[in-house]
Amino acid sequence: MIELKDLSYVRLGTADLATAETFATGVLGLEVRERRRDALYLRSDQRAHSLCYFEGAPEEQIIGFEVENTAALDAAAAALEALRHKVRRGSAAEAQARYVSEFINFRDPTGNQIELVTRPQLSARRHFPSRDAGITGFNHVGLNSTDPVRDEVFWTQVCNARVSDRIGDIPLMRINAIHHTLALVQAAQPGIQHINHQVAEVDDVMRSYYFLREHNVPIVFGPGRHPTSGARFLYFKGPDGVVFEYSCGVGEIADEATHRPRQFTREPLSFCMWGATPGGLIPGV
Ligand SMILES: O=C(O)c1cccc(O)c1O
Ligand SMILES: [Fe+2]
Repeated sequence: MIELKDLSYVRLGTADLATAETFATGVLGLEVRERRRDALYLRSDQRAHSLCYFEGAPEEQIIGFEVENTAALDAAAAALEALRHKVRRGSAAEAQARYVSEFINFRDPTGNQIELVTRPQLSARRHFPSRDAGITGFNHVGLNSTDPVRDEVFWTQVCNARVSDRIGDIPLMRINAIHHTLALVQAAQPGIQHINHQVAEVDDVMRSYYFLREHNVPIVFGPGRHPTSGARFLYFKGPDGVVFEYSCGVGEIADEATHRPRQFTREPLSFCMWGATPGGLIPGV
Protein backbone atom coordinates (compact mmCIF):
# COMPACT_ATOMS: atom_id res chain seq x y z
CA MET A 1 0.00 0.00 0.00
CA ILE A 2 1.37 3.41 -1.00
CA GLU A 3 0.81 5.73 1.98
CA LEU A 4 0.17 9.25 0.75
CA LYS A 5 0.78 11.62 3.67
CA ASP A 6 -0.13 15.00 2.23
CA LEU A 7 -0.60 16.97 -0.95
CA SER A 8 2.61 18.85 -1.74
CA TYR A 9 2.27 20.77 -4.99
CA VAL A 10 0.77 21.22 -8.41
CA ARG A 11 2.96 21.92 -11.43
CA LEU A 12 1.37 23.54 -14.46
CA GLY A 13 3.04 23.92 -17.84
CA THR A 14 2.41 27.21 -19.61
CA ALA A 15 3.68 28.98 -22.71
CA ASP A 16 3.24 32.35 -21.00
CA LEU A 17 4.86 32.74 -17.58
CA ALA A 18 4.16 36.48 -17.47
CA THR A 19 0.40 35.98 -17.79
CA ALA A 20 0.55 33.21 -15.19
CA GLU A 21 2.32 35.55 -12.76
CA THR A 22 -0.17 38.36 -13.32
CA PHE A 23 -3.03 35.95 -12.60
CA ALA A 24 -1.39 34.20 -9.64
CA THR A 25 -0.53 37.41 -7.86
CA GLY A 26 -3.17 39.89 -9.08
CA VAL A 27 -6.18 37.58 -9.11
CA LEU A 28 -5.62 34.35 -7.20
CA GLY A 29 -3.61 36.04 -4.47
CA LEU A 30 -0.57 33.80 -4.00
CA GLU A 31 2.91 34.91 -2.96
CA VAL A 32 5.85 34.71 -5.35
CA ARG A 33 8.46 32.57 -3.66
CA GLU A 34 10.98 32.51 -6.49
CA ARG A 35 11.35 33.32 -10.17
CA ARG A 36 13.64 31.18 -12.24
CA ARG A 37 14.36 31.60 -15.94
CA ASP A 38 11.85 28.87 -16.81
CA ALA A 39 9.56 28.68 -13.77
CA LEU A 40 7.55 30.63 -11.23
CA TYR A 41 7.16 29.32 -7.65
CA LEU A 42 4.16 30.34 -5.60
CA ARG A 43 3.27 29.96 -1.93
CA SER A 44 -0.11 29.78 -0.25
CA ASP A 45 0.70 28.51 3.25
CA GLN A 46 3.61 27.07 5.23
CA ARG A 47 4.77 25.03 2.25
CA ALA A 48 7.90 26.51 0.61
CA HIS A 49 5.81 26.38 -2.54
CA SER A 50 2.49 24.79 -3.46
CA LEU A 51 2.11 25.83 -7.11
CA CYS A 52 4.72 26.01 -9.84
CA TYR A 53 4.12 27.34 -13.33
CA PHE A 54 6.87 26.14 -15.64
CA GLU A 55 7.62 26.83 -19.28
CA GLY A 56 6.05 23.93 -21.13
CA ALA A 57 2.95 22.61 -22.79
CA PRO A 58 -0.28 23.32 -20.87
CA GLU A 59 -1.05 19.60 -21.07
CA GLU A 60 1.91 19.06 -18.72
CA GLN A 61 0.17 19.04 -15.35
CA ILE A 62 1.58 17.23 -12.34
CA ILE A 63 0.37 16.61 -8.78
CA GLY A 64 2.90 15.88 -6.03
CA PHE A 65 2.13 13.89 -2.88
CA GLU A 66 4.40 13.38 0.11
CA VAL A 67 5.40 9.91 1.29
CA GLU A 68 7.09 9.12 4.60
CA ASN A 69 10.73 8.54 3.64
CA THR A 70 13.12 7.00 1.11
CA ALA A 71 12.12 3.46 2.06
CA ALA A 72 8.46 4.29 1.40
CA LEU A 73 9.41 5.90 -1.92
CA ASP A 74 11.40 2.83 -3.00
CA ALA A 75 8.56 0.51 -1.96
CA ALA A 76 6.09 2.66 -3.91
CA ALA A 77 8.29 2.51 -7.02
CA ALA A 78 8.49 -1.28 -6.77
CA ALA A 79 4.73 -1.64 -6.22
CA LEU A 80 3.94 0.59 -9.21
CA GLU A 81 6.40 -1.22 -11.46
CA ALA A 82 4.86 -4.55 -10.45
CA LEU A 83 1.55 -3.13 -11.69
CA ARG A 84 3.26 -2.13 -14.97
CA HIS A 85 3.27 1.61 -14.36
CA LYS A 86 6.35 3.21 -15.89
CA VAL A 87 8.25 4.84 -12.99
CA ARG A 88 10.83 7.55 -13.53
CA ARG A 89 13.20 8.68 -10.77
CA GLY A 90 13.74 12.42 -10.61
CA SER A 91 17.29 13.76 -10.89
CA ALA A 92 18.87 15.82 -8.11
CA ALA A 93 18.34 18.96 -10.21
CA GLU A 94 14.65 18.12 -10.72
CA ALA A 95 14.23 17.45 -6.98
CA GLN A 96 15.81 20.81 -6.25
CA ALA A 97 13.34 22.39 -8.69
CA ARG A 98 10.52 20.95 -6.55
CA TYR A 99 11.94 21.82 -3.11
CA VAL A 100 12.01 18.11 -2.18
CA SER A 101 14.72 15.55 -1.38
CA GLU A 102 13.76 12.83 -3.84
CA PHE A 103 10.83 11.98 -6.05
CA ILE A 104 9.42 9.54 -8.58
CA ASN A 105 7.08 10.32 -11.45
CA PHE A 106 4.44 7.97 -12.89
CA ARG A 107 0.99 8.07 -14.46
CA ASP A 108 -2.28 7.01 -12.84
CA PRO A 109 -4.55 4.67 -14.89
CA THR A 110 -6.09 7.66 -16.70
CA GLY A 111 -2.64 9.00 -17.60
CA ASN A 112 -2.41 11.85 -15.09
CA GLN A 113 1.17 12.61 -14.08
CA ILE A 114 1.68 11.95 -10.39
CA GLU A 115 4.82 12.51 -8.32
CA LEU A 116 5.65 11.02 -4.95
CA VAL A 117 8.14 13.07 -2.98
CA THR A 118 10.12 12.92 0.24
CA ARG A 119 10.81 15.81 2.59
CA PRO A 120 8.95 18.62 0.82
CA GLN A 121 10.26 21.84 2.28
CA LEU A 122 8.33 24.19 4.52
CA SER A 123 9.27 27.79 5.15
CA ALA A 124 9.17 29.41 8.57
CA ARG A 125 8.66 32.76 6.90
CA ARG A 126 5.00 33.68 7.26
CA HIS A 127 3.01 33.43 4.04
CA PHE A 128 2.53 37.01 2.81
CA PRO A 129 -0.15 37.08 0.12
CA SER A 130 0.01 39.35 -2.90
CA ARG A 131 -3.71 40.13 -2.72
CA ASP A 132 -5.98 39.92 0.29
CA ALA A 133 -8.04 36.99 -0.98
CA GLY A 134 -8.04 35.45 2.50
CA ILE A 135 -6.21 32.28 1.41
CA THR A 136 -5.28 30.05 4.32
CA GLY A 137 -3.80 27.20 2.31
CA PHE A 138 -3.63 24.76 -0.57
CA ASN A 139 -6.31 22.15 0.15
CA HIS A 140 -7.31 19.74 -2.62
CA VAL A 141 -7.27 18.87 -6.29
CA GLY A 142 -9.86 17.48 -8.71
CA LEU A 143 -8.40 15.09 -11.28
CA ASN A 144 -9.86 14.11 -14.61
CA SER A 145 -10.63 10.43 -14.93
CA THR A 146 -11.55 8.48 -18.04
CA ASP A 147 -13.03 5.84 -15.70
CA PRO A 148 -13.73 7.03 -12.13
CA VAL A 149 -14.69 3.55 -10.94
CA ARG A 150 -11.38 2.06 -12.13
CA ASP A 151 -9.37 5.01 -10.83
CA GLU A 152 -11.07 4.92 -7.42
CA VAL A 153 -9.73 1.37 -7.10
CA PHE A 154 -6.21 2.62 -7.91
CA TRP A 155 -6.32 5.46 -5.39
CA THR A 156 -7.96 3.43 -2.61
CA GLN A 157 -6.35 0.01 -3.07
CA VAL A 158 -2.89 0.67 -4.53
CA CYS A 159 -2.74 3.92 -2.51
CA ASN A 160 -4.26 4.69 0.89
CA ALA A 161 -7.00 7.13 -0.12
CA ARG A 162 -10.40 6.61 1.55
CA VAL A 163 -13.71 7.68 0.05
CA SER A 164 -15.44 10.28 2.23
CA ASP A 165 -18.49 10.78 -0.04
CA ARG A 166 -19.57 10.12 -3.60
CA ILE A 167 -21.69 12.21 -5.96
CA GLY A 168 -22.82 9.76 -8.62
CA ASP A 169 -19.55 7.96 -9.28
CA ILE A 170 -17.37 10.98 -8.40
CA PRO A 171 -15.42 9.94 -5.29
CA LEU A 172 -14.25 12.63 -2.85
CA MET A 173 -11.25 10.97 -1.22
CA ARG A 174 -9.16 11.79 1.84
CA ILE A 175 -5.63 10.87 2.84
CA ASN A 176 -5.86 12.48 6.29
CA ALA A 177 -8.65 14.00 8.39
CA ILE A 178 -9.56 16.66 5.77
CA HIS A 179 -12.83 15.69 4.02
CA HIS A 180 -11.09 15.29 0.67
CA THR A 181 -7.70 15.88 -0.88
CA LEU A 182 -8.51 14.30 -4.23
CA ALA A 183 -11.68 14.03 -6.32
CA LEU A 184 -12.08 12.12 -9.60
CA VAL A 185 -14.29 13.61 -12.29
CA GLN A 186 -15.23 11.88 -15.54
CA ALA A 187 -13.50 13.41 -18.57
CA ALA A 188 -12.31 12.35 -22.02
CA GLN A 189 -8.63 13.05 -21.30
CA PRO A 190 -6.24 13.37 -18.36
CA GLY A 191 -5.78 16.72 -16.64
CA ILE A 192 -6.34 18.71 -13.49
CA GLN A 193 -10.06 19.38 -13.11
CA HIS A 194 -9.65 22.06 -10.42
CA ILE A 195 -7.22 23.34 -7.80
CA ASN A 196 -8.66 24.33 -4.41
CA HIS A 197 -7.34 26.89 -1.96
CA GLN A 198 -9.11 27.39 1.33
CA VAL A 199 -10.04 30.92 2.38
CA ALA A 200 -10.74 32.02 5.92
CA GLU A 201 -14.47 32.71 5.82
CA VAL A 202 -17.52 33.07 3.64
CA ASP A 203 -16.92 36.83 3.45
CA ASP A 204 -13.72 36.04 1.52
CA VAL A 205 -15.64 33.88 -0.96
CA MET A 206 -18.13 36.68 -1.58
CA ARG A 207 -15.52 39.46 -1.70
CA SER A 208 -13.70 37.46 -4.38
CA TYR A 209 -16.95 36.89 -6.25
CA TYR A 210 -17.35 40.65 -6.73
CA PHE A 211 -13.61 41.19 -7.27
CA LEU A 212 -13.42 38.53 -10.01
CA ARG A 213 -16.53 39.85 -11.72
CA GLU A 214 -15.12 43.36 -11.73
CA HIS A 215 -11.87 42.08 -13.24
CA ASN A 216 -13.67 40.03 -15.91
CA VAL A 217 -12.34 36.71 -14.64
CA PRO A 218 -14.65 33.95 -15.93
CA ILE A 219 -16.66 32.49 -13.05
CA VAL A 220 -17.36 28.83 -13.68
CA PHE A 221 -19.59 27.79 -10.75
CA GLY A 222 -20.93 29.48 -7.64
CA PRO A 223 -20.97 31.12 -5.23
CA GLY A 224 -22.50 28.08 -3.62
CA ARG A 225 -22.33 25.47 -0.88
CA HIS A 226 -21.27 21.85 -1.26
CA PRO A 227 -23.57 19.54 0.73
CA THR A 228 -20.75 16.97 0.84
CA SER A 229 -17.97 18.83 2.68
CA GLY A 230 -20.18 21.73 3.78
CA ALA A 231 -17.79 24.22 2.14
CA ARG A 232 -18.96 27.53 0.67
CA PHE A 233 -17.25 27.85 -2.72
CA LEU A 234 -16.50 29.77 -5.91
CA TYR A 235 -14.87 28.35 -9.07
CA PHE A 236 -13.18 30.50 -11.72
CA LYS A 237 -10.90 30.14 -14.69
CA GLY A 238 -7.19 30.95 -14.79
CA PRO A 239 -4.58 30.86 -17.57
CA ASP A 240 -4.69 27.93 -20.01
CA GLY A 241 -8.27 27.24 -18.89
CA VAL A 242 -7.21 25.80 -15.52
CA VAL A 243 -10.07 26.03 -13.00
CA PHE A 244 -9.40 27.27 -9.47
CA GLU A 245 -11.70 27.02 -6.46
CA TYR A 246 -11.80 29.11 -3.31
CA SER A 247 -13.73 27.51 -0.50
CA CYS A 248 -14.12 27.86 3.23
CA GLY A 249 -15.20 25.37 5.81
CA VAL A 250 -14.20 22.07 4.19
CA GLY A 251 -15.07 19.74 7.04
CA GLU A 252 -13.00 17.04 8.68
CA ILE A 253 -13.90 13.40 9.14
CA ALA A 254 -14.50 13.08 12.86
CA ASP A 255 -13.92 9.35 13.23
CA GLU A 256 -11.66 7.63 10.72
CA ALA A 257 -12.58 4.18 12.02
CA THR A 258 -16.35 4.45 11.69
CA HIS A 259 -16.90 6.90 8.79
CA ARG A 260 -18.95 5.48 5.93
CA PRO A 261 -19.12 7.28 2.59
CA ARG A 262 -22.47 8.82 1.77
CA GLN A 263 -23.85 8.40 -1.75
CA PHE A 264 -25.30 11.61 -3.22
CA THR A 265 -27.43 11.65 -6.36
CA ARG A 266 -25.88 12.89 -9.61
CA GLU A 267 -27.81 16.15 -9.89
CA PRO A 268 -27.00 19.86 -9.53
CA LEU A 269 -28.18 20.07 -5.88
CA SER A 270 -25.56 17.51 -4.87
CA PHE A 271 -22.86 19.95 -5.99
CA CYS A 272 -24.56 23.10 -4.69
CA MET A 273 -27.29 22.97 -2.06
CA TRP A 274 -28.12 26.64 -2.77
CA GLY A 275 -29.04 25.92 -6.40
CA ALA A 276 -26.05 27.13 -8.46
CA THR A 277 -25.65 24.94 -11.54
CA PRO A 278 -22.34 23.17 -12.13
CA GLY A 279 -22.76 22.87 -15.90
CA GLY A 280 -19.47 24.61 -16.66
CA LEU A 281 -17.57 22.36 -14.32
CA ILE A 282 -19.28 18.96 -14.40
CA PRO A 283 -20.45 18.38 -17.98
CA GLY A 284 -23.89 16.85 -18.21
CA VAL A 285 -25.06 17.81 -14.71
O1 LIG B 1 -16.09 20.35 -1.15
C1 LIG B 1 -16.81 19.48 -1.68
O2 LIG B 1 -17.55 18.72 -1.02
C2 LIG B 1 -16.79 19.32 -3.16
C3 LIG B 1 -17.81 18.61 -3.80
C4 LIG B 1 -17.80 18.50 -5.20
C5 LIG B 1 -16.79 19.08 -5.95
C6 LIG B 1 -15.77 19.79 -5.31
O3 LIG B 1 -14.77 20.40 -6.00
C7 LIG B 1 -15.76 19.91 -3.92
O4 LIG B 1 -14.74 20.60 -3.35
FE1 LIG C 1 -13.26 21.21 -4.78
